[in-house]
Order: sequence, then structure tokens, then C-alpha cells
Amino acid sequence: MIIKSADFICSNTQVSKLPPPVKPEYAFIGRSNVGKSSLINMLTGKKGLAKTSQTPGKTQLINHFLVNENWYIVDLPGYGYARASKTKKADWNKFIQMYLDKRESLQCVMVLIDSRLEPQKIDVEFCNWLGEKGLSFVLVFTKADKQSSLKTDQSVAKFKKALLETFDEVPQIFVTSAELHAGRDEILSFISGINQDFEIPDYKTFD
Ligand SMILES: Nc1nc2c(ncn2[C@@H]2O[C@H](COP(=O)(O)OP(=O)(O)OP(=O)(O)O)[C@@H](O)[C@H]2O)c(=O)[nH]1
Ligand SMILES: [Mg+2]
Repeated sequence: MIIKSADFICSNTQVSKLPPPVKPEYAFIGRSNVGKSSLINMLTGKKGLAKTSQTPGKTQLINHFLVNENWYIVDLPGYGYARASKTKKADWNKFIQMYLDKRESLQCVMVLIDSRLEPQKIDVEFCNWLGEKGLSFVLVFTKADKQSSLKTDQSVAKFKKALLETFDEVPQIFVTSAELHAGRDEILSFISGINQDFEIPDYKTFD
């Protein structure tokens, strides 16, 4: 897929204020600092589109970006930010779960996993939750440039093994580096394949 345009549309803290669910949508989610915003910038080819930061907890809202006028990328706040208060974490859970659970046009949840780490409990639990809800998801391993490909392969294998404790099969896997633009074509062609079959869902308006 060639990216002709990518534009910021809106930031929201309320599910009721999201754009109408008439275009296919892909949510990028994962632990704080895993590289969600960097990946979005890499995929769209627009460096400053999603705000990135070395300080975890940068993205605080549901941010919609419209790509090629016909599909949305959604940048979500990271989960598992250790320094966030309990109330904040609970708010995050409620808000994000409601969004993921209710968003009619959501086609796939892109779960980002830091390829340098051993399987993290919070990531595995989040995947299990998606599975329970029957939501489609794929795994996107990030920051592959930070280590050898052997080390990345080992991380991927360990994560697969952790998921196979609850799932019969593992979801599709992408290995990426925002730094090296790796994995871009694979993810864009995956999205393009789904976009082709998109039909506008029935949906409720909130007014
Ligand atoms: N080397 C390398 N660094 C990366 C890569 N992706 C992200 N980073 C760095 O990791 C840090 C966090 O990146 P962000 O994209 O802001 O992470 P995020 O997941 O959006 O973080 P929050 O919005 O805080 O949840 C930044 O310092 C990035 O430059 C990558 O592929 N390779
Ligand atoms: Mg971010």
C-alpha cells in the first residue's frame, strides 16, 4: 500500500465522542514506551504525526489518524505504566476496555511487544483478555534493531509458547523496527487486505 496522506483527526477521552465507525480501524496498543507512536510514524512515513517520548506515559488519549482518507490508525495510551496511580490505571482499563469492546469498526488490535524482553505477564494477560472477548489481534514485536535477530527470534518463540498455554494457535506475528523501517510493508499489506473487505457496520449514535 502506498501512503498518500496521514492526518491527525482527533483526541478523545470519551468513547461517545469518537468519529463515526464508518471506516476500518486498527488500534495500536501495548505497554508504555513499547514504541506505539514511533511505529505509527514509521508506517505512515510522517515523523511527527504521533508524539513520541523517552518518558513512558506520553500518549494519554485515544488518538485517531486518518490514512489515505479511508482507514484509521488509533494510537492508545500505554498500559502497565508503573508510576501511574491506581485510580489512573483503573480509569485506563475501563476506558480502553470499553473502546475495544464496543468499537464496531475496529478490525484488528495490533498488540505491540518489546522484542528485547522475556514474555511479560501484563502482555500475556492482555492477549488472553482479547481472546476472551473474541477480538482479532496480531502481535507486533518492536525495537528489533536493538539486538541480534537470533535474540529477537528467541523472544518471539518464548511469547508464542506463553500464548499457547491458553490459545490453540498463535496469531499472526510481525517483527518491526521503527528505526530501520522494518516490517512496514508486511503490516501495510495485512491492513490493506482487511480494508478491501470492509463493510460499514450497523452502529448506534450517542445523541
Ligand atoms: N531503537 C529503537 N528505538 C525505538 C523504536 N521504537 C521506539 N523507540 C524509542 O522508544 C521510546 C518510546 O517510543 P514511543 O513511540 O513514544 O512509545 P509509546 O509506546 O508510544 O509510549 P507511550 O505513548 O508513552 O505509551 C522512544 O525513545 C523511541 O525513540 C525502535 O524501533 N528502535
Ligand atoms: Mg505513545
